[in-house]
Amino acid sequence: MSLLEVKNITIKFGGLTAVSDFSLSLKKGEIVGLIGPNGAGKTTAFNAITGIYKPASGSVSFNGTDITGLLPDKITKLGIARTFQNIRLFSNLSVLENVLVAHHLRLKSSFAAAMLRLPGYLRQENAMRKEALELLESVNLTRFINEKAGSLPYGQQRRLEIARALATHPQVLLLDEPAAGMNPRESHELMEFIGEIRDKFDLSIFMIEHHMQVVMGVCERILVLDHGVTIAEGNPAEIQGNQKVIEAYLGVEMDA
Ligand SMILES: Nc1ncnc2c1ncn2[C@@H]1O[C@H](COP(=O)(O)OP(=O)(O)OP(=O)(O)O)[C@@H](O)[C@H]1O
Repeated sequence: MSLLEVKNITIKFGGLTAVSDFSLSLKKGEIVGLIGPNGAGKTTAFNAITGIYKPASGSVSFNGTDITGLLPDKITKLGIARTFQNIRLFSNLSVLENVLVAHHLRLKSSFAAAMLRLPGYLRQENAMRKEALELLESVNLTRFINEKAGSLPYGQQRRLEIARALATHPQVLLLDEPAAGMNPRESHELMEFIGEIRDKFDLSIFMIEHHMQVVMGVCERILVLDHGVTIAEGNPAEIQGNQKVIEAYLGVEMDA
């Protein structure tokens, strides 16, 4: 059974149909890629899955439950986490604090209990700190925990953003262009990292990526959007040899 099932969603902005009749079936443990030229509708599809936009038609279900149109924080709590195209870290907070912020999403204490620092709240806070430290260790960021997030090398900032998403305990992780701006060494490390976290955290991953080496290297299946329409779906070899895909990318640098 698929974990995340997107059925025929269409998203419109006024007269523009940004995504038309988009479907996806993501199974447990799969890594699926979403590619397409600039403006094809990839981020819009992500935004509909994560509750930022409500589709004009179609549905999104997760673990068999209809989640279409739920608010983003509700969707995150159910188990779908994401990263963004532009890194969204609190650059003046430390690496550890950035992860703790995400953990606080799951704190059950009231505001009053937090203000009064009641024992129940302190217990939860200590447990979260321990968990955050373990998470940072498992993604190899321990040596940076006290550094300001904004001072990390670019590749490590991306890794931290992913760690922060993992702190919400997702079953599905959506990555929006994780290799953007990375140098060749960083993108190679990212490829290994994505496979590692899938195994370590028992994840299913759906990722948008322009960097073809990364997409072809880590994704088992790839969907291709062009002008909001899915023009192809297949394994990396099938996508690379697909005539419609080659035409959609004509004049576009595929190996960004
Ligand atoms: N909030 C919005 N309001 C109006 N139009 C939008 C909005 N968001 C996206 N669009 C339009 O929808 C289309 C799809 O945009 P989207 O950002 O989803 O493409 P993309 O495939 O993610 O592109 P890129 O690879 O450049 O990030 C584009 O024509 C874009 O201008």
